[in-house]
Amino acid sequence: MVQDIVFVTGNANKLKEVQMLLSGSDINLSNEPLDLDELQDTDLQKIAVAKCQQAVQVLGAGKPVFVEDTALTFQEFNGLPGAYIKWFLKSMGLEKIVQMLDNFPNKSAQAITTIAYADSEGKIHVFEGITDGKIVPARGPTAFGWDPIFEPLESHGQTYAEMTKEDKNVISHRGRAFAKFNQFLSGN
Ligand SMILES: O=P(O)(O)OP(=O)(O)OP(=O)(O)OC[C@H]1O[C@@H](n2cnc3c(O)ncnc32)[C@H](O)[C@@H]1O
Ligand SMILES: [Mg+2]
Repeated sequence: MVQDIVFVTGNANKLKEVQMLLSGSDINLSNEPLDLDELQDTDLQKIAVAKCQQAVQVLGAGKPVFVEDTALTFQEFNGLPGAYIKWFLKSMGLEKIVQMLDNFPNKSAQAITTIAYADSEGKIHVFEGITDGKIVPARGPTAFGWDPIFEPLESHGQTYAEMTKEDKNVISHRGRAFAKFNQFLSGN
């Protein structure tokens, strides 16, 4: 059965990837481009759940809706910038983010997408996808966020920005989170 589900995001690049990731499923996806408040926290699930609760409040209860929050965590910094990567990116740019790690040999990072989905009864379900990689000097087009400085371990030396969207989706944090979400929805 086809399910109508709303994805609340103001990020067009995200939306494009999510549309691709859900294209084979029985979901009739629509987008509400609201810029929701984001809780200041290092707990990624808490952030996603609060964002989802806010989306339900704005759109009204009873409509299945989901949000996702994406973080970039540096192992050397015990998880930071994490969800704050958005503001680092806006204020400093990619080059300085890479330079933050100049004095540290440990460049390990994780890209993490946390989806929070409110079903028609208002129950919230959370799904997470993680991709391990490292931070490198920018390579590839700067079309989407920090894609040029994240090199996943499984990519044979390419940054996300150097990969096609199709290839990125196979190994990405977002791809993994949405694979779980898809499986959940198809079982419902
Ligand atoms: O409306 P929402 O969905 O919250 O969209 P947003 O742009 O605010 O997104 P986040 O709060 O999840 O912040 C994540 C930051 O990381 C960036 N980002 C998210 N996913 C990414 C990906 O797969 N590759 C590179 N950058 C990404 C994004 O542009 C933001 O700067
Ligand atoms: Mg946001």
